[in-house]
Amino acid sequence: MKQVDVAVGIIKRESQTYICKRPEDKHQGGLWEFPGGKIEVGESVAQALSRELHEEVAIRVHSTEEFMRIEHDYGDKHVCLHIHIVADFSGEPHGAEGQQGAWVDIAALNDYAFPEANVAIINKLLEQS
Ligand SMILES: Nc1nc2c([nH]c(=O)n2[C@@H]2O[C@H](COP(=O)(O)OP(=O)(O)OP(=O)(O)O)[C@@H](O)[C@H]2O)c(=O)[nH]1
Ligand SMILES: [Mg+2]
Repeated sequence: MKQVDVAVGIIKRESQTYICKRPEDKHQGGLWEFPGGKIEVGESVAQALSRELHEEVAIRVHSTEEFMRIEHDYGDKHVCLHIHIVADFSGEPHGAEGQQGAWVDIAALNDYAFPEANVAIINKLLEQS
């Protein structure tokens, strides 16, 4: 089975976070996500996150804070999500690959449909807010 390590960023400003909609043709397509992507060979989580957030939402990440790690088996794919909080960045996030994106209240995250692995992330964010 395919196994991937993924760097995921919770882009945070006050009580909000910036989320994107996954393209329909991708794994878990049509669902909302926290921006990020696969860690390439030789990259650290922080390096992969900076690269992915620049490609996907066009921000410059200055520093990040480890939040949690989640292993999840989707049946067709096993993912290990390395999730960091990104509160220190410059630029205004937008869907740089043409995808839909939005600043949403952390308290309202359960109103959006996310991949199954994200349940634990959202629960932890809600506990802390
Ligand atoms: N970015 C991101 N990926 C997630 C989240 N939750 C989750 O299960 N994933 C899974 O993590 C895997 C890799 O993420 P990705 O598709 O963003 O990878 P990528 O940007 O490198 O895409 P690419 O393969 O088109 O280059 C996907 O299988 C996706 O379903 C999430 O909140 N954000
Ligand atoms: Mg991605």
